[in-house]
Amino acid sequence: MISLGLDLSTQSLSAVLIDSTAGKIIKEHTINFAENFPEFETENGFIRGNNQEFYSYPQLYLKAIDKMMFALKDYTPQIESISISGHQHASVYLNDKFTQILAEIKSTEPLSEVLIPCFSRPIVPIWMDNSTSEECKEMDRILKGSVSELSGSLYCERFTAAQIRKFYKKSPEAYQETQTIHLISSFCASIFAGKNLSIDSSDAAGMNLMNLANSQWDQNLLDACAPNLINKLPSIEPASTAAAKVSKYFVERYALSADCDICLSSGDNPNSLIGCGAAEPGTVVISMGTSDTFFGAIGYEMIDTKGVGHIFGNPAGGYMSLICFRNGSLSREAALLSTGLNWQEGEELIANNTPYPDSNYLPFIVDEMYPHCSAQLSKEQLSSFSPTKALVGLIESQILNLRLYAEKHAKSISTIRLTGGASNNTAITQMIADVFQAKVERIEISNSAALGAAMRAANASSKQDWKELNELFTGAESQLLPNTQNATIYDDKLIQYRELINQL
Ligand SMILES: Nc1ncnc2c1ncn2[C@@H]1O[C@H](COP(=O)(O)OP(=O)(O)O)[C@@H](O)[C@H]1O
Ligand SMILES: O=C(CO)[C@@H](O)[C@H](O)COP(=O)(O)O
Repeated sequence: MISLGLDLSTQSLSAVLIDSTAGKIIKEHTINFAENFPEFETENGFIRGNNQEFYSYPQLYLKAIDKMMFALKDYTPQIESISISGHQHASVYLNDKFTQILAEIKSTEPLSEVLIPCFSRPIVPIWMDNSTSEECKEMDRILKGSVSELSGSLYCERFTAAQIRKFYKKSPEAYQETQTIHLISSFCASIFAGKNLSIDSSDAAGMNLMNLANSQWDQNLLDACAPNLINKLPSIEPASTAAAKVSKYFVERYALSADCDICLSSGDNPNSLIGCGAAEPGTVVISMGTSDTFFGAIGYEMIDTKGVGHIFGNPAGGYMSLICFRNGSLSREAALLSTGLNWQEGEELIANNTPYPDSNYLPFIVDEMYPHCSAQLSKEQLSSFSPTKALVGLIESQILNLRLYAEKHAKSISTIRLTGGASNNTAITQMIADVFQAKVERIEISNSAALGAAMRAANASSKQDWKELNELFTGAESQLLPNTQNATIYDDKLIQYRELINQL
């Protein structure tokens, strides 16, 4: 079976096309938003608004999908199933024109223009948004602190409930006019199907609106958020659902087969769990994309996450736990920029200076969630550091921070799967192995979210089982072992780093 996984992430849209019968990755393609669509004037795919607001545009995503499908035209007639991965928590707000326009659209017209009248909110608030602390406090007061038992996470600024409540408070008329609120993942799947599709339960868990125990909307959580919300949200279904055939528009415009299945979409982290071959408890994943995340499958027992992290659904069944760090690749890029090096030279500098010979520092250029604190380091300060202090010091401090919080989640970490853009850097990969004193494995490609989406499409459409898909696609392509001579150095560094955190 030929399946397509698309990953709409913070900075880009990526495609991974797999042949799950032959066990081959046929094609990979990435479209970077800032480079390809300068007309939206984004910084790395997003816009920085006032007071910690971060957002993007639905039209940008639609343009990227159009460009991607034309880029894949040599392959489209063979594609039998499609699933999409979206950066988690981001929401799209649609009025009552959406379904009709989608059903009537002509294949000569670009979606990004025809759908403009459908958006009741012209922006998509994204996971980087940190502007909704007030809304989180309000909802928490209403629910008297029971949100994490119900939804699997404490109220979080970036989660969809806080974003919806803010929209309802600031723009009540536009909220009332909104007929459907999608996640970015379910919005994209609906576009391919030509009609509204459900939200999958693994991604819905990142909204603070779903009851984790029964995977359905929870009326108490909805009531705490905004009025009449139940009528605006699509239903929730399991991730493994082949939900519809592709729309006529996609058949005519991009030559997809009319028989191609559109499978429910999910979030980038649940998809990455699948794409990294970590759907069974045991192996943990570190993803170094725009955000850094640490996650792993936790079976079927919901663990009380009070104050520690989040529980999302595992698309292969059961749950996954996750912690997310706001200072990820963009902070590493800022450090690299201050040195004047490129990544190849930077990699050499890291390899030659691991362990970093000096004291670590708090590596937070933007406000951080773990620990919950404001930015501790400016780009000007970074520029005054030596290249080694700026780049190696920052990345090593980030990894110590990861270990500090990861150890609260996972008792013993012996194998880590590393993914995301920075996993292309072998010196960073080795540093992770040394700091954690664990084996670090990488799979064939660094975009595990798109691969996971393709594997989910194959599973939902043909019922090909996970064990077989894992054997075909998620074997370790490289394994880096920890340098055991660095074990005590990093144990000592962790003690010193914890002191810094305690002083915050
Ligand atoms: N060799 C490298 N070393 C370190 N970081 C890298 C390297 N190559 C790419 N990156 C980082 O990867 C990031 C993009 O990762 P990606 O997983 O595609 O992000 P996202 O999925 O969040 O859009 C870029 O911001 C870039 O800094
Ligand atoms: O907010 C979270 C997870 O809770 C982020 O991990 C987003 O899902 C964005 O992912 P990337 O674009 O960094 O991969």
